[in-house]
Amino acid sequence: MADDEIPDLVPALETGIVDEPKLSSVSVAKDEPIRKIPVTIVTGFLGSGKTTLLNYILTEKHEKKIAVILNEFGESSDIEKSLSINQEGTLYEEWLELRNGCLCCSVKDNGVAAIENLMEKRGKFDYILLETSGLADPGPIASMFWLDDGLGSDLYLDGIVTLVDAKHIREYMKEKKEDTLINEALKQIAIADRIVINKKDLLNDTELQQLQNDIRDVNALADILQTERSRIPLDFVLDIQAYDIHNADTLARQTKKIEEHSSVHAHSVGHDVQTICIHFDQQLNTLEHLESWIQTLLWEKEIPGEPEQENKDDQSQVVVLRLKGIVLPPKDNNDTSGDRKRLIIQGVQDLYDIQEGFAHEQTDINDKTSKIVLIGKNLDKKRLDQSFKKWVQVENVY
Ligand SMILES: Nc1nc2c(ncn2[C@@H]2O[C@H](COP(=O)(O)OP(=O)(O)OP(=O)(O)O)[C@@H](O)[C@H]2O)c(=O)[nH]1
Repeated sequence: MADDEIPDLVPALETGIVDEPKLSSVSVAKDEPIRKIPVTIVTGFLGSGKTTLLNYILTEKHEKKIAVILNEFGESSDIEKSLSINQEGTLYEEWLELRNGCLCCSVKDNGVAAIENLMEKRGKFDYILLETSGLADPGPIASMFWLDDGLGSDLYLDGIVTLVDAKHIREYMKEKKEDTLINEALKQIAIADRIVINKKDLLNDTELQQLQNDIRDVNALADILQTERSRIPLDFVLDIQAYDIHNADTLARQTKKIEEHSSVHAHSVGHDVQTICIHFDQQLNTLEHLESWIQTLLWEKEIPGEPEQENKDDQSQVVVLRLKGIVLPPKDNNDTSGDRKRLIIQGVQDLYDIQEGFAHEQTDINDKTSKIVLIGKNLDKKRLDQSFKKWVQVENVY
């Protein structure tokens, strides 16, 4: 579809209801809610078991229609990508036509449009799993789908699943590279919402537990599963809802996990990529200070309010790969929506979003602690606490 043929569906999608569909080939009944398709990004360093996982999902019998996009570089034309679809247990294959061989690079131009075009032809999928190449940084592709959702796409980013090879991941994590501040293996772990420690048959129980602790030091938010031959329950990769901005419950549960972890295992493992959590109990005076603190951290790559260092070298640069937060909103005297209202912060690389969300049944609404979780490099908890206290003007940051 040429750009000038793309219909203006944005206002309709914002409300989730199509009043008057403007695209003749999309038949959406009046008042039928638009069903958006979750995209899970499956990443993992070379040989971690991504293909084994995706083949397993493709051949399992289940009721959903799952499309799997494999990022293979084979003999076939580089401008086509194989897309395998498991529809209620039957497997068929399609081709995605891309201008650029690698889906990770071409998503920005036409990857999303190619998937949407295919769905017009083949009917909608229930889920899309998208494999990135073993050496890829999943950040840009995740940002792309996240951004695209905001622009009214049919697709939305559901979450990122990272597989690691139990036997080799430790050496990949330690690898120093000249051209990048954080190596890809660490980036893939840091940005993950779910982590699969695969090939568990190659380690003993103690080694596995140690590895899991080391991985948790990098990313204390993600759910972790140990597997053999990538055999995971399907719901570990589908319906993750990691970027669901209105769901305060998942975040509340995840931040609890961080506290549990740091109490038993708080040391860092020699690569400076880790998770830290800033807590405070006071209600914000204004949102502006919080926003400018986040922006300075993400965009200027420095700790807000600290004097600029002379001869600052790249190695000391602050890098945030993932940001999540659950914060009590500033007091609004006209607001009658009660105790369940929270501000939910989501960020990936230099994109972030703050929106109002609600805590549902599972969340303890008496817990008034606000939490901001940062995953990245050179995040000094003490300095960040100090900076936050001064800049955002809250007392008792811990
Ligand atoms: N021992 C052992 N081997 C496994 C396991 N899972 C997968 N393998 C093997 O590991 C190798 C790599 O698995 P793949 O699924 O191709 O890994 P990948 O992540 O797709 O690899 P790349 O395409 O190179 O990025 C294959 O030979 C698999 O048979 C496991 O749990 N244990």
